Amino acid sequence: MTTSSQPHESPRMIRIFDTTLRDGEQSPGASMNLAEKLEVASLLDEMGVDIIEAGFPIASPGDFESVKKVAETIQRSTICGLARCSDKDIDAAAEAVKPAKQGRIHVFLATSAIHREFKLRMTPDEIVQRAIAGVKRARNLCDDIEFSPEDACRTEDDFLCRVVEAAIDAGATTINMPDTVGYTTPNEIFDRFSMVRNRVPNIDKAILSTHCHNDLGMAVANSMAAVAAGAGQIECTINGIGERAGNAALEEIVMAMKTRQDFFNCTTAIDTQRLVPASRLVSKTTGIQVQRNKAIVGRNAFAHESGIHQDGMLKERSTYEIMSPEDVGFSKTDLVLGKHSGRAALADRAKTLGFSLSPEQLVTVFEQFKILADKKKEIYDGDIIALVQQQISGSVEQEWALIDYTVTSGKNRTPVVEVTLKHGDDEKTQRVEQGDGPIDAAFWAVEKITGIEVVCKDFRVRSATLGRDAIGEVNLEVEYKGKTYRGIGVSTDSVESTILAMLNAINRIISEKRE
Ligand SMILES: CC(=O)SCCNC(=O)CCNC(=O)[C@H](O)C(C)(C)COP(=O)(O)OP(=O)(O)OC[C@H]1O[C@@H](n2cnc3c(N)ncnc32)[C@H](O)[C@@H]1OP(=O)(O)O
Ligand SMILES: CC(C)C(=O)C(=O)O
Repeated sequence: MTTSSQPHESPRMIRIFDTTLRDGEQSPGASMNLAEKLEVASLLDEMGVDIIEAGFPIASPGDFESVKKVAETIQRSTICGLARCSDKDIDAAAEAVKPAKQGRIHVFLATSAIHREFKLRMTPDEIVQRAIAGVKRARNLCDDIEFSPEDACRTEDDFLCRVVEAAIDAGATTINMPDTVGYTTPNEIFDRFSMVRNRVPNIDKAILSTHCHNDLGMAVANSMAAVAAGAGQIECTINGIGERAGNAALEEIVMAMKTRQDFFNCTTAIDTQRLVPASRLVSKTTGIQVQRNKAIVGRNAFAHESGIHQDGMLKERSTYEIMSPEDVGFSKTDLVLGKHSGRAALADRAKTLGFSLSPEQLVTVFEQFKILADKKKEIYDGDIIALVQQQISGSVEQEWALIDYTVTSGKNRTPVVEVTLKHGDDEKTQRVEQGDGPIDAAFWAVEKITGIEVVCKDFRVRSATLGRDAIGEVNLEVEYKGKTYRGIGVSTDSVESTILAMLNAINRIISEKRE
């Protein structure tokens, strides 16, 4: 397989035929009402889609109405309606697209042996006659006719060429060769399109189109291979929704051509900054969620969590990004802080949040960050603020440090806390205390071990971020010999936050005494 054009030629314009409102709507549960279809159609029109397949008018009165309404409303894109090779389908499609500035009827008839024999129960000759009759009828009602030999990618070469030639002679202006069941491969579809281009004598009178399904996850790759073999139109849907495993995803197709223009030498009229808004609108409208790691529009498509990647990104974005998030409609790259992140990303986030950490502070905050990251899936800005604030306010000598603690508590039990602290470099002291609650017991244990008894003047716990695994930040004020001292502690466990806040205040008292 080679690319469709030589690099020195100017890029070939590929038509984008969006079938979100027709094949996309065939995804179970994805039905859209008239208002929703109009909203999606308007966005597709604004984003530069060349042809909008708005529905299958014979399918229901509602489908007819929505194709008609889209045809009346949309001014720029061509509006297309689908029809079987039957008079009533074609007449309904013609009627529905009539109000459009540019209308198209899309007539289809299956050509593969399996479909001919078992579904349509027609001979090859009957298929050819039916296709000719259908295209002719449609062409008498509309100038722009697309014909699809359904299941083209499983159709015998000779018969496919025969049907395509007959459909063009009958008046088809676009020939779409669908991979209806997502069975083909990139090399195979390239060969099939090349074969049809080489063998069908009147092929230059029609635009070749590709319509790939994603049953084997190759819909986009197959579409691009068809383009490389000369297809001038791609049929696709927003977020790749569609029958079964879906269709080729519009956003992936468009960005493949934009990002690898050097390879494909093709371009489209799509305003790529509307890709994310379109993805969100279709997801909201159909209720089909976009997977996080979905190419181009997924939440993780421009998110980096690994320290090595984040460091590379901060030094030079192109190390790990082949497209810019702004180009597809995201506001920015997301450097997600988590257990795989490194110091570079942490320092960068702290700076964005207004903290300039010294190298020593960064070492300590990073240590605590890694401990927290082992406990929490994702670290939010609120967590970073709490960790940094604890470090800044806790930058007193660590006379007493927490080694371990356990809490026993229950509805009808007196809470008991066992605390183990380290004094200086090696001395470890343990104490078991009871209290009115675990926090009270922790206060007692710390006071007894350190020998510093304080009066608690203010005690506040707040959640630094949202979510059940949010870290709790304890801020307290204690009085010791007539003076007030502050302490701060953060942890996902509020008893630990309390002990840390107590130790922070007590270490201040000791350091002031020493001075
Ligand atoms: C590959 C694709 O995505 S094709 C589009 C698929 N989309 C849909 O089917 C959604 C909308 N469909 C519908 O609402 C209904 O199927 C309708 C209204 C079109 C037809 O409903 P019914 O008349 O009850 O037929 P039903 O759906 O049971 O069967 C389809 C009939 O169309 C025939 N048929 C299928 N494709 C074609 C075709 N391209 N040209 C002519 N006839 C066809 C079948 O052979 C079958 O005919 P039979 O009833 O004589 O055996
Ligand atoms: C109607 C045709 C184009 C289709 O949807 C298919 O073959 O998948």
